[in-house]
Amino acid sequence: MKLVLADAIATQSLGFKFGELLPAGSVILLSGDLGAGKTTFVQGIGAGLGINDAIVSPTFTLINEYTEGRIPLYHLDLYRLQGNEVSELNLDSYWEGLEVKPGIVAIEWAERMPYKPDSYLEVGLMYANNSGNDGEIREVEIIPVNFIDIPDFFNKLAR
Ligand SMILES: Nc1ncnc2c1ncn2[C@@H]1O[C@H](COP(=O)(O)OP(=O)(O)OP(=O)(O)O)[C@@H](O)[C@H]1O
Ligand SMILES: [Mg+2]
Repeated sequence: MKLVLADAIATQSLGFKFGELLPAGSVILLSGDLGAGKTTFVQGIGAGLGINDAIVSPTFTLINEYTEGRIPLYHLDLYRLQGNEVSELNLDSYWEGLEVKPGIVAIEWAERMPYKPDSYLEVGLMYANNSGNDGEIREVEIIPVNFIDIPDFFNKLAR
């Protein structure tokens, strides 16, 4: 599914619905150019989960964990890593929820992942054609990969 996101608020509102609707164990793989809005989207997820802490980019910390919402949010950013370094992170422990409490796992720069979970939602953010890299308009493409069926999920996103 593809949507137009007119401004940062629209991107956050879409993320908010993910935070409201997704069950623990959901993995969201975010891709898109620098500044396309990945962190902005995750801020919306945090709000939708009822997290009051500020969601800040984990570019240097690799992972930020937020546990005060409906379910935990694990926010990762792989920008600074190479494929082999990503392998060493044992990301599976997050989506399997064996060593951590199951929650939503949101991964920026998922392009860097040498392996993927069995099931995930791919969220690709793009600068809209003609708007240039300083315009506000973005496009998002959401692709479910073996993703569990959530009744009406895509209809609710489009509203
Ligand atoms: N439609 C939009 N959606 C999201 N962000 C927008 C939009 N329009 C403008 N912006 C602005 O663009 C910037 C997006 O930054 P953000 O940190 O979310 O991007 P990012 O994809 O996480 O970047 P990075 O690759 O550095 O992690 C913010 O300053 C935000 O306010
Ligand atoms: Mg970011």
